[in-house]
Amino acid sequence: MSSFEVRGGKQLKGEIVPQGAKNEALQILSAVLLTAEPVTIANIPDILDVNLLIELLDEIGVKISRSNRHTCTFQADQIDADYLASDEFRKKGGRLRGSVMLAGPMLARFGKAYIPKPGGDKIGRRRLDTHIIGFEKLGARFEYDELHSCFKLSSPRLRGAYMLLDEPSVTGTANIIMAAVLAEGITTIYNAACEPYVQQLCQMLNRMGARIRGIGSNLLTIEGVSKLGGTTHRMLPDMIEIGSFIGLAAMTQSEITIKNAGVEHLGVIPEKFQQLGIQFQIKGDDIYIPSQDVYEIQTFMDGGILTIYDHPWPGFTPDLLSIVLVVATQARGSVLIHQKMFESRLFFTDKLIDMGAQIILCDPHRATVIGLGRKQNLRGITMTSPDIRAGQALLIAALSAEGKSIIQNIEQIDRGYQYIDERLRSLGADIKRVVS
Ligand SMILES: CC(=O)N[C@H]1[C@@H](OP(=O)(O)OP(=O)(O)OC[C@H]2O[C@@H](n3ccc(=O)[nH]c3=O)[C@H](O)[C@@H]2O)O[C@H](CO)[C@@H](O)[C@@H]1O
Ligand SMILES: C=C(OP(=O)(O)O)C(=O)O
Repeated sequence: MSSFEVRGGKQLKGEIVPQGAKNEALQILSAVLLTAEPVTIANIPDILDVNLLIELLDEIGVKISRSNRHTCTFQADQIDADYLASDEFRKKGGRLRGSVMLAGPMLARFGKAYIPKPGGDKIGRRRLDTHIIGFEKLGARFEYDELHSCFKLSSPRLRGAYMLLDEPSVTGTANIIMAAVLAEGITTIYNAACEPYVQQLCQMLNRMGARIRGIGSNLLTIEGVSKLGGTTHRMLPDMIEIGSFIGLAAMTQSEITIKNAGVEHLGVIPEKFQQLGIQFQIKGDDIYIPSQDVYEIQTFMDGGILTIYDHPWPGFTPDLLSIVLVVATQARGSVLIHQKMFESRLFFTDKLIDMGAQIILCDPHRATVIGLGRKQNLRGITMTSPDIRAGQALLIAALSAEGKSIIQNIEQIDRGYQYIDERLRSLGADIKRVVS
């Protein structure tokens, strides 16, 4: 298990370019299975989860030519659909959440699919009901193989249907869309997730010949077609990385410019950091964050304590709440962080408390942060990264803290943040990767 050794308390300075979006990449890469023609994808993040999905595509038989670390052409013209029933797929696919999205395209094109117990962050219950019920509505049969903890799906021909999702699951919506584009007739998905990731997927599918309407809304209408063709696609900048860098700049009193941030796709993310009192300027498509000694958390209009909570898009993404929480520890003022979707994502606050932060963990979903307002620094400690975003939040805490911190289990951070140590060093951070 590798670790980061961080000597904190240094101001950082410079420019940073966000990577391509991890959660978009997992959808887009799955979609290459929908056509036998070449699909070229640019701005692919070079991170563990994405590389693992590319490996899986390779093992399913997709031809992959990589012109550089971030651009690949995929051609799914000779697929081994039975690979998904193998132990190897179950083992590898079970290491990342994104592998569930191979099911929609496989079902649509080859009439069968297998979903192993998915991996990804252990941040609470993460059920797959929305995916499975959606496939069933399209006419697929499913059985659960208890021995291998695996869903088996089959359907000789999918047929369009109306469905009202029980929740706007992000990967669930993507999976159903990918199945419906090749189904016979019209599919209507109400209460669909509408994250930029899903919008990007729909736009790419339409360029491949799909007929999807309502993109960006929670009501999608998909007219099935018999075949899709090749295309090119470029991934958006990763909005979770962008939020993480805004938080990093504020916590470490650093002057940082986030280049090419895809500002029009960030939804309420910039406003949430502004509510913490962080100042920044949008310059073209860049975000300039000046060095700030103090930032003061706003109150609600009636003077009440601010609450920041997650909500399906266009609400605030749950993936940035850990970052918001850590940034609040050095703000002036108080905030209630309410993580509604996941029940195990706030437990990392005990590490921040050990570092000297003032936090009351009210219950698994809510934490009150009483900002230190820089009256005292956090102290460096040894800690373990429990999940991808808490790991990044702890890294930000360590970079702002006095003394040395060791962050263990950094594979969690590497799942989603590309060359993060190298990129932070180029901003002046004192961070070392210790491989063991
Ligand atoms: C690979 C990928 O893209 N992962 C993202 C995706 O995961 P994923 O697609 O797995 O997450 P889902 O959208 O299915 O739901 C996440 C959790 O929130 C709950 N839920 C969801 C919607 C809702 O209205 N109410 C509710 O409580 C679900 O029951 C589930 O426990 O979306 C999550 C929610 O944005 C993000 O944290 C993950 O980073
Ligand atoms: C929870 C996340 O990822 P995954 O769904 O892949 O576990 C995340 O990206 O914050």
